[in-house]
Amino acid sequence: MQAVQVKVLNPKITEDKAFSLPTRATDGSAGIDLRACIDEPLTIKAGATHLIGTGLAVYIQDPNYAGMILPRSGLGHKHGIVLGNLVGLIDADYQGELMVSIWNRSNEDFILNPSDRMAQYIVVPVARPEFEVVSEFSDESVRGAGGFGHSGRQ
Ligand SMILES: O=c1ccn([C@H]2C[C@H](O)[C@@H](COP(=O)(O)OP(=O)(O)OP(=O)(O)O)O2)c(=O)[nH]1
Ligand SMILES: [Mg+2]
Repeated sequence: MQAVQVKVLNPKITEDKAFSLPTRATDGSAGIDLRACIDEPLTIKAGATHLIGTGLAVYIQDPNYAGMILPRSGLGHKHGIVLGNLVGLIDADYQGELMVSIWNRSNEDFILNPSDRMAQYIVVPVARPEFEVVSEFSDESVRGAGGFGHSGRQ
């Protein structure tokens, strides 16, 4: 896969040692952590959602890949800090600032500090098949139109 181009939009990221370009916490980490590019601590009130910039533009370019923004499990499980859009899908042709919709789904206020690692980003392959309109599918699958728990719970 070709390199993903990253543009630093906010010089704070390279000038302020509290910040750094996104990194993987360990060599085996799938995600790179996205830092909150804010100047002051932000109180995210219980139930509130804020769109937070990363100060970065990430250009994938190859349309066979896309980016995804996902919550960090510790923030999500322990503090109720998840994404207002639940999952962020980043198009390969997107060249704007990578933004993170932070939703405080808990019943307690949460303070987001400058450079906090607020979410994580992965790049995934995307199959882009043509879509062929048909009157009947080529075969009848076992599942058919079953969904939403049709196979039961146990
Ligand atoms: O968490 C997110 C989700 C999206 N985006 C940016 C990148 C993405 O490529 C673009 C469009 O996202 P999406 O397709 O989900 O938004 P939309 O509501 O469909 O807007 P559009 O009409 O611009 O596609 O917004 C982010 O920066 N962060
Ligand atoms: Mg869209």
